[in-house]
Amino acid sequence: MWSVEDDHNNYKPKIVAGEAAGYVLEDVPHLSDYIPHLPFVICTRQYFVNNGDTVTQKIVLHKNSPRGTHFRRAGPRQKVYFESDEVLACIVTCGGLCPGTNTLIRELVCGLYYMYGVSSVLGIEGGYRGFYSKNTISLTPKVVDDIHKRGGTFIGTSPGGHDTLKIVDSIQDRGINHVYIIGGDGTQKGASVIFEEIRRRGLKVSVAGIPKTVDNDIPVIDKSFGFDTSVEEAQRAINAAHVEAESFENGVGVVKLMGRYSGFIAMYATLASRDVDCCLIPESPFYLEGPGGLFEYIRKRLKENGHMVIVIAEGAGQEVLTENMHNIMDQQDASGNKFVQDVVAHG
Ligand SMILES: Nc1ncnc2c1ncn2[C@@H]1O[C@H](COP(=O)(O)OP(=O)(O)O)[C@@H](O)[C@H]1O
Ligand SMILES: O=P(O)(O)OC[C@H]1O[C@](O)(COP(=O)(O)O)[C@@H](O)[C@@H]1O
Repeated sequence: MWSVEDDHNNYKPKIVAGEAAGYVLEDVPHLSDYIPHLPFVICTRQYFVNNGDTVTQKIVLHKNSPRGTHFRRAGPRQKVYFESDEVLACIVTCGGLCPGTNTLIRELVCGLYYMYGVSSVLGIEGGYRGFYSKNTISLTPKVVDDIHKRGGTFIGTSPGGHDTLKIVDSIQDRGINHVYIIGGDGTQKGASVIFEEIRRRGLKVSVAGIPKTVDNDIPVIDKSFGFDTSVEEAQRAINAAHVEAESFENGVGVVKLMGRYSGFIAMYATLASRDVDCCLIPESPFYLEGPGGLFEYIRKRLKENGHMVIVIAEGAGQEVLTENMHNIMDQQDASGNKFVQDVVAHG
C-alpha cells in the first residue's frame, strides 16, 4: 500500500543514464512498480528543450520576409545550472487573483522537489511587500498537497508595496537564489526591476516571471491558466440573465464580465453560450445614439425577439463616458493602474 507520507520520506529523483540521459519528467507511481511482469509497459518519455529553441511571434511568414521576433522557448534544459542542495527557492504571488494559482504553487514545489531534488522552498506571504514585512513559510510537497482544490492563493497577495531595494536586500539576506514570481503585467514589470537590481549587485540568483492573467491577453502563449474557468463561470451568469430576460416582455439581461483592457472572456463566453445578442469589448469602440448606434440595435432586437442579452466586458465603452467621469478615471489604484469607469452603472 502506497501513501503520500511514504513517498515524501523515500523519494529519490529517477535519473536515467546513457544517450537519452536526464530526469523523468512526471514521476508518479506506475502500475509496473507493483506488478513487475505486466504484458506491456508504458514509459514516461524524457523531454528537454534545446538551448537554441525559439517560439516565433508570428506563425505565418511570407517567403522572403524577415524572420521577425523570436522568443526563447521555456522548458526543462538538459544542463542544470544549480546543484540541488545549494538551491533556496522562493515563490511570491502578486496582483489580482486567478483560478489555478494554487495549482501552480503546488506544481512548482512538487516539481522542484521530485524532479530536481530541491527541498528548500519558501513562500513569501502577501505579495511583494511580504519580502520585507513578513516571515516566510516553508513550502513542502506535504504542505501544498491539496491546495489546488482551494481558490485564491495559498500564500496571499496584495496590490502595491513594490520596494526594489528592500526586496533585493531580503533576497540577499535570506540567501535565496531562485525567485519565482507569479502575477500579471504589473507584477512582471516589478520582476524585471528586481532582476536588474540583482544583476547590478552581481548576485547568483535566477528570477522567473510566471505570467498570470485571467484575461488570456498574452500573445506568445497558447492560453493563460484560469481563462477556461472564467469563461465557464461567465456562461452561468449569461444563462441566468437569459432566463430572466426571456421571462419578461422586452426584457434585457445585462452581464458585466471581467476584462479591463481585453475582451477575450466576454467573447469566448458569448461564442460558447449562443444566448447573447450583443457583446461589447474594450478593443471595439461603440456609440449609443443615431444610426448604427447601440440603442438602435437594442430597439431592433427587442422588436424582432421580445428580449435580449447584452454582455459587456468591464472596460468596454470608456469612450462614451462624459468629461466629468474622465477626472475620476485619471485616478490610480495602489499598484498604479488607472481606474476604469463602470459603464453599466452609468448607463
Ligand atoms: N511598473 C512597476 N514597477 C514595479 N512594480 C510594479 C509596477 N507595476 C506594478 N508593480 C507591482 O506589481 C504588483 C502587482 O501589480 P498589479 O497591477 O496590482 O497586478 P497585476 O500583476 O495583476 O497586473 C504590485 O505589488 C505593484 O506594486
Ligand atoms: O478589480 P481589480 O481587482 O482591479 O481587477 C479587475 C480587473 O483585473 C482583471 O481581472 C485582469 O487581471 P489579470 O490580467 O492580472 O488577471 C481584469 O479582467 C479586470 O477587469
